[in-house]
Amino acid sequence: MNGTAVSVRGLTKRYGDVRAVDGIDLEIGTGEVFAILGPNGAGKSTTVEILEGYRERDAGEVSVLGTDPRHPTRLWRSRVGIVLQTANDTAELTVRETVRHFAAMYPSSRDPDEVIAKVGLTEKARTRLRQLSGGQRRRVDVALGVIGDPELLFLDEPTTGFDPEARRRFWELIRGLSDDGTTIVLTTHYLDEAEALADRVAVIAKGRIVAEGEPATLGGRASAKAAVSWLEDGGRRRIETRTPTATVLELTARFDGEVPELTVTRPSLEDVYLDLINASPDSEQRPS
Ligand SMILES: Nc1ncnc2c1ncn2[C@@H]1O[C@H](COP(=O)(O)OP(=O)(O)OP(=O)(O)O)[C@@H](O)[C@H]1O
Repeated sequence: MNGTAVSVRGLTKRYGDVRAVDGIDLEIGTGEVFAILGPNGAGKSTTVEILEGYRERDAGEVSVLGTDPRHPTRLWRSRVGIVLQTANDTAELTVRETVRHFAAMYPSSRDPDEVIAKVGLTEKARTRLRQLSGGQRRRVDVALGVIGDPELLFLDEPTTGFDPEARRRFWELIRGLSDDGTTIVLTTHYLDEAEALADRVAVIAKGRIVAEGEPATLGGRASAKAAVSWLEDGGRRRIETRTPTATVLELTARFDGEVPELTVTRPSLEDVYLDLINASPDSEQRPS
């Protein structure tokens, strides 16, 4: 890590007797893409809103770009980008007018037309927001989140409603921002999105972090049993093993070459995620 963008110690937030965030510790490095995963009601939005300075916490220490978000300054706000849900107050403005309007609020913004191109809306630049589809509106939200050229970008469910091509294009945009050194904190329900984008992920369940690490190794994924499957005597055969290479070598010898329809798979991020989430005894928030 080249320094720390976000540091959280013992973060706690209750709503009445619900412990929405129950002692979370986080360290996000400058330039990292960090994904927060978790089921509905896990405490993701509450955590992120505290980091953004939009929600009070009950306890814990929080530093975001060296500032406690409890006391945000104008300068700090300009360094932090947030992709909010679409506001309706600019529905009568065009895409370009909206992006330019927001650009003017920042001390050093990105070029509006460049940002519009990056989110794939050049052809819609002259269209009024109210005439856009849901996915196109969401792309405007993303444009507004990055227009201020933030050092740290919060993305809450950024690609909900995107078609597959728009998602891929969005991923490219995020990778480009990351390559430029932007730190990105992403909450998502799409495991493939976390896998495609995140350097590290944290899985939150019932207000606590239940696992944290690189997507490829989360929850012992890389060393978990592999499933080896192939076709033999007209049927599909499948075994689970910790030594798939040895199994493949045996099969190769037995078939004297190509093994019919051979596949070797480890648990997907989704498999590991569901195991982690289901390890909790119930899926609802427990009262304190
Ligand atoms: N303003 C509020 N008042 C009371 N309870 C709240 C409030 N906001 C959130 N909660 C509760 O806190 C818990 C965590 O909610 P939060 O919105 O942080 O979850 P989340 O992980 O973002 O969920 P989702 O994936 O559904 O967006 C939930 O039990 C929710 O009902």
